[in-house]
Amino acid sequence: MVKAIKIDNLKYSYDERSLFSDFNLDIDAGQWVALVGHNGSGKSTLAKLILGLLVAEQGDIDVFDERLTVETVHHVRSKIGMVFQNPDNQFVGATVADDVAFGLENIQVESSEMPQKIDNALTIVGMQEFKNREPHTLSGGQKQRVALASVLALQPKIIILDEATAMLDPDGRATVMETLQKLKKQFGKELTLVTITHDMDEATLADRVVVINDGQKILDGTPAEVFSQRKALHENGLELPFANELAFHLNEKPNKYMDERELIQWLSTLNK
Ligand SMILES: Nc1ncnc2c1ncn2[C@@H]1O[C@H](COP(=O)(O)OP(=O)(O)OP(=O)(O)O)[C@@H](O)[C@H]1O
Repeated sequence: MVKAIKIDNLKYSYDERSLFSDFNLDIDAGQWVALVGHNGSGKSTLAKLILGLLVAEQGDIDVFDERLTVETVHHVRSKIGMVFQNPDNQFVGATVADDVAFGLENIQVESSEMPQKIDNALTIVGMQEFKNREPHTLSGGQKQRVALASVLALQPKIIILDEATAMLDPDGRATVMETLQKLKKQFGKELTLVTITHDMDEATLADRVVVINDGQKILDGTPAEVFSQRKALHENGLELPFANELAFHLNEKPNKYMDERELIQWLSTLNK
């Protein structure tokens, strides 16, 4: 199995404070991995280490069999697209199309090939009809889909989304997650997705969920495996996805008929 990302024996500290020590993680090509953990657990640091924005004190990071070093960092980075949390910090172009063009210009794509590449990328994320719009006139979810298009145009093998839906309203979140599901279908093994998130409902969409805390891997498995570990998740400050939490409580539901009012009252006591 081809490994998109292989992390061996990683060690990293911020000012004497050890965050990762002997951390290992392999991600198969084409896999969608949700990296979850509460605030400060080390998720964004891990993304920065993979991108070579931070340098590990010890250990190896390989991206599609290429070892990350000072010499290879630019080449390794070209295989990875990043989408960040704040949709407003990601635009450089005056229009949506200019924005997608910017990255293509940076990698010296011929200007004659540009319109087709821009249209393709925007079509994949369902934003083609907005190509002449000014980015600030878009909703949060639309902005994040444009950010995804800008990344996709560069044909990365891996896309890392760091809390890319955290600032969006529920509709925006839903459209971004639908877009990711569509990408997964369309690109299959050609695209590896890493979604860094607090949102457990989003994590259920991934192929695999890796829970980290204090730089340690706490749980690692399919969503069904990880979300059956309610106690371990709670101990690490995390909740179950809503549907799993509800199923857990329904199992424990008082074994009696409830009318609608009683049911609503009982539901409102969950998670308290
Ligand atoms: N530049 C830095 N200097 C010192 N400590 C840092 C720095 N950046 C992050 N940290 C600390 O490292 C730990 C991990 O931070 P990181 O941002 O990787 O966590 P995270 O899981 O992504 O958190 P969040 O979900 O809040 O974004 C935190 O305790 C944080 O305070």
